[in-house]
Amino acid sequence: MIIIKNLDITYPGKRKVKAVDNVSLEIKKGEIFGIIGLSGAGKSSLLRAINGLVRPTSGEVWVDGVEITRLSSKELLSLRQKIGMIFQHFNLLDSRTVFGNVAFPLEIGGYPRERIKKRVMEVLELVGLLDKADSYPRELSGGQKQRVGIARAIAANPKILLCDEPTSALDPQTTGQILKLLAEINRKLGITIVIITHEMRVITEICDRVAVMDNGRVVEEGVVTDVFLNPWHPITKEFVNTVISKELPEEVLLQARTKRPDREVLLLRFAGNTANEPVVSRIIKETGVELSILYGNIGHLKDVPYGILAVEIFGDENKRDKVRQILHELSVKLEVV
Ligand SMILES: Nc1ncnc2c1ncn2[C@@H]1O[C@H](COP(=O)(O)OP(=O)(O)OP(=O)(O)O)[C@@H](O)[C@H]1O
Repeated sequence: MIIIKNLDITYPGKRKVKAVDNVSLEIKKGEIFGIIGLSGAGKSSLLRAINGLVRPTSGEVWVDGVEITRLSSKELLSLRQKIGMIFQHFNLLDSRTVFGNVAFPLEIGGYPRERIKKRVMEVLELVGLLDKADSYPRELSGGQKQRVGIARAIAANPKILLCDEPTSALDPQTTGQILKLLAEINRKLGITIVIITHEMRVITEICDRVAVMDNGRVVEEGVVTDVFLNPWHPITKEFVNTVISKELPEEVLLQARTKRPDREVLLLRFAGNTANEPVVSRIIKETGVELSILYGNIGHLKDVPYGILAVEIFGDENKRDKVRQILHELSVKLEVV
């Protein structure tokens, strides 16, 4: 759906800034693709290159089979009908009602009046704001404003929805509701969603794949579970630590440091189906080791369960080798603490 090849974006000026540095990415039809990075990493510039709001210095951007960096301004305007966008600060028109805001892109697109009315009501229902059609933005909460932003962005049936930090101005509870709504829109309408953020929660709750940006470059990319269960770049590790802390509590570390020949402390990392398997009971039954759980942290990456478990096992070398073998068979990642 979106292919980015060797993209460079350098802003001119006394001190030139290379905001995007040789980025190549492929975003598939129907997926939710997250781009995470610290402030200044180049996320906004990259996102805006997808709908031509920022012109790259070099490289290519293909959207639905069209190379957009070669399009004229007029052609770009018509391409933007296929691409909706929502913003951190909503960017609503204060002088228009909710209805008027959502109708705006349809009016520009030259839709007939009756069709506009029908479509606006449809999308307002989808985002749960039918009763606010006649309200003004100043009368709405942040979450409601973002719902209007979403309704406006999808009104013209775009194939792609670009989201620029859509939850950064919202409280945690409202963030959850907006993320659910975005996931629902992706599922029901099949719209491809690209979302930039500095919040890990956005990635873990709704994204299928993720790219991590640092200093203009994509430093790590892949399926969310793969990237976040095995991060290798320091920036990715930092982000991951904010939600899946591998930092073990001090008392667990103390216990692990007390050496005994018949005992070791293992840190197990599960993902996907193995998180549902009765790993612990299988180990005890099949190896005869004694096992106690010292620490556990179980959660979800989108719909995939993951877990981290620190366990203490007692048994001779043979039994402990067997434990490793079983864990290997179950694709459970293992570290000796
Ligand atoms: N229009 C511009 N002119 C000059 N420099 C710019 C412009 N837009 C962005 N930059 C610079 O490009 C770099 C990347 O900015 P960008 O906004 O793309 O990053 P970001 O990851 O989205 O950061 P943030 O989350 O803070 O917006 C920064 O150093 C920024 O100062």
